[in-house]
Amino acid sequence: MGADPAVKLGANSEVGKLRAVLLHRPGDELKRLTPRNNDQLLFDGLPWVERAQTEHDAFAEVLRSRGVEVLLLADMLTETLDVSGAARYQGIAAAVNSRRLGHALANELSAFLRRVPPQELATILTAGMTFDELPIGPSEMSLVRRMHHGADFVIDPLPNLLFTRDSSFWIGDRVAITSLALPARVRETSLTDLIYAFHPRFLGVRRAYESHTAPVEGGDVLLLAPGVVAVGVGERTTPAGAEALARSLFDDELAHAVLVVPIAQTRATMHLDTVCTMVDRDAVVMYPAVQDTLSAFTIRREDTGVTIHGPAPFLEAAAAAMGIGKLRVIDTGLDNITAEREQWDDGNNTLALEPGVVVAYERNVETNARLEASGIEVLRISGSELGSGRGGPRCMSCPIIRDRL
Ligand SMILES: NC(=O)NCCC[C@H](N)C(=O)O
Repeated sequence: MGADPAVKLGANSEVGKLRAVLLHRPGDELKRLTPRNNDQLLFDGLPWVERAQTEHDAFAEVLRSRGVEVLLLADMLTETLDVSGAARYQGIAAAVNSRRLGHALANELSAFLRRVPPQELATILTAGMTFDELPIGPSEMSLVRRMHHGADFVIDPLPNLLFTRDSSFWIGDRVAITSLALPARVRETSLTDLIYAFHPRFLGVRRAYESHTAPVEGGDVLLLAPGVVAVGVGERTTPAGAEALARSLFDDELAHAVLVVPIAQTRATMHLDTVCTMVDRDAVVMYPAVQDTLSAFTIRREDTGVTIHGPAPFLEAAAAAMGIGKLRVIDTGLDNITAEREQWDDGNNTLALEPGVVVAYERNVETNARLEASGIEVLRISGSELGSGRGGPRCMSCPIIRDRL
């Protein structure tokens, strides 16, 4: 894994030239989804896994073809577990729930997992394990084992690892391990934490938002400009999370202005990046239904202390904080029904590779056409299966290195 030491890890914008990114190729964890558990596991259907992998490979290839180094989470996790006994110990401890399993089975499972080779352990930590898959051992006669159905999970799968955006994000030269809101996703950060703590690629990297005091998810965090961050507050990130993040970014001098943006607490708008992403230094693509109603509180770090202003219209507050005359909205000009359909299919969830160049799902024909009419280059990928988890190119990527603006 040859890192160029001259290239600085981190990012200070949404659009600086992308050099390295963390993706997760969908794996066996998606094969755990059934019609009984998909709602709880935050998928709207059951993806055809092989096709999702093909679509994801094509996504990764588009990035590579534009000079982006693609790091895959499963490889990074395997390498981490290989080099560090402490990482193995911590990963296992986070996955084995003695409250659910009882001490005897939990101890037996932990002992088993400590003997499993790194790659297999990485698969178990991501795809989970069922009672049927437990090795033969003394617990076979235990009440816990006998009373569970063989298909019940001993370790829950993490199908939403696909959305690497949410479990960590970089700001300045630091990485923030987030604090995920919903039970189906909480354990994801135990894996990103391990990778950033123990993988040789990230030795010495400092952390942002270390307290993890309240829920903050990466899909809610937009780096509008150097020192200016927008944080969505809705179904996932809470007001307390936004406030704690703002204070922490100020203390670490990673930001001087944080815009806190209320968004509807619905599945369709679970994160700020489902309704708005940046496509150029001074331009966003935005769901038309919220264009005129989105507002923001602006928290500023001043010499005299922290001040809170607003709420004010989001676009005005953002332009003021960014120090530009106007934040352009690419006018998708869509009728309500098309706009709603394309928002649901992540039409507004683009990943910028550099100013004016984005990756987008091909199915959002109208939104993409309007982006191109406004001079944005759109690299289309297919997302028929990937999209069933409700996330687009931005959700499925965690930029690790962007050229600084
Ligand atoms: N940033 C994003 O909007 N990520 C998409 C997350 C989708 C996932 N199924 C979830 O509900 O958390």
